[in-house]
Amino acid sequence: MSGMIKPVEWKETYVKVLDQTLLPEEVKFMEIRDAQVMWDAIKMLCVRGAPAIGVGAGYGVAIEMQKHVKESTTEYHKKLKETIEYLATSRPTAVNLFWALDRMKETGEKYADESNEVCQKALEETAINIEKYEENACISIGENALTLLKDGMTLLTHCNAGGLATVHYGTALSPMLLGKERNINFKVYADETRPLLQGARLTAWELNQAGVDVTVITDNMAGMVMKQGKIDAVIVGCDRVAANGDAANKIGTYSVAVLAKHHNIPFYIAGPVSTIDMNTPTGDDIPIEERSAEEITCGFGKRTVPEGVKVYNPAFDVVPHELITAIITDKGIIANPDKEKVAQVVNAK
Ligand SMILES: CSC[C@H]1O[C@H](OP(=O)(O)O)[C@H](O)[C@@H]1O
Repeated sequence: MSGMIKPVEWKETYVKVLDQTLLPEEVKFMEIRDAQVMWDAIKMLCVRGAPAIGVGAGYGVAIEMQKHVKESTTEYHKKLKETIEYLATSRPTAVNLFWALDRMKETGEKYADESNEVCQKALEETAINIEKYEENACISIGENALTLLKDGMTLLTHCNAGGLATVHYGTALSPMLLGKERNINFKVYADETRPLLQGARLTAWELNQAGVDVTVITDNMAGMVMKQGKIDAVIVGCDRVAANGDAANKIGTYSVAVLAKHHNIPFYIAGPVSTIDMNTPTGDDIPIEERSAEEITCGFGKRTVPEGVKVYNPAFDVVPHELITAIITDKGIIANPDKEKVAQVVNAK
């Protein structure tokens, strides 16, 4: 899909980042030249979505380290360690952030005895390869999803797991976008996804741009459209899948999964294996980001909650693996996921 806007792009002397907080009204890019601005961009969801966060963090390390190439090797590697640790504090839930930073750390260790210039080139190549992996993973996820989703189906999705959350086609949206190119057409209901409205602002924008039939509904309408028999399948993204198949995704996903179970509607999680964290045993062990009350009390500048009233704003919830029909990854489909089945796909050569 050549016309697709890249959310994060390496430009050699800066990182070009689409500021997703301004969509759908404004398409505006940031030129990021240091780790601090990349940290802010990730924290503020200018760049967001598990794979895109990992790609952004990788490039954030690479662009920051350009400033330190002329320093001593000791200083260069001290700065590299500090930069990686700093970017790791931007958001806690999406495991791709840590997966990407670990790749950068490994490269730094591998080239510790080389010149700073050689190490810098290797860091930039590692970050570029992270992007290439995530791009290819999205295409594979789309291909695998299209073995389950048939032309003419009506799908429901939550939040945004499209090209804006990854590098290209996305994960949950990949079958819709890839399908469109192959004349396999879906009708999509997109939950607006409070409080930051990634579904209304981003999924609707992406799918509409691609000519996919999309209808925005409020989050509390998901049950009704299922009860009306409108939905053939649910497909959503993920931010971290635990070793037993429990999946963390945007807040509200658990409710959708329970509703889908009640209505006997297949519920698919789509994500690359870089989002599966074998070091996190179950969903109870996934750190859930809590975000500022203002996202709810003054969403998009309009106060809707009285001053002084308490607010709870977890950014994610966890779908237990028992509610997941299949996890669609780039390395294969994990039907009725459990610890053994997840390990089988993750460890497959
Ligand atoms: C392809 S990962 C998409 C995933 O990330 C989103 O979270 P956020 O917008 O806070 O970065 C949401 O959970 C999506 O499903």
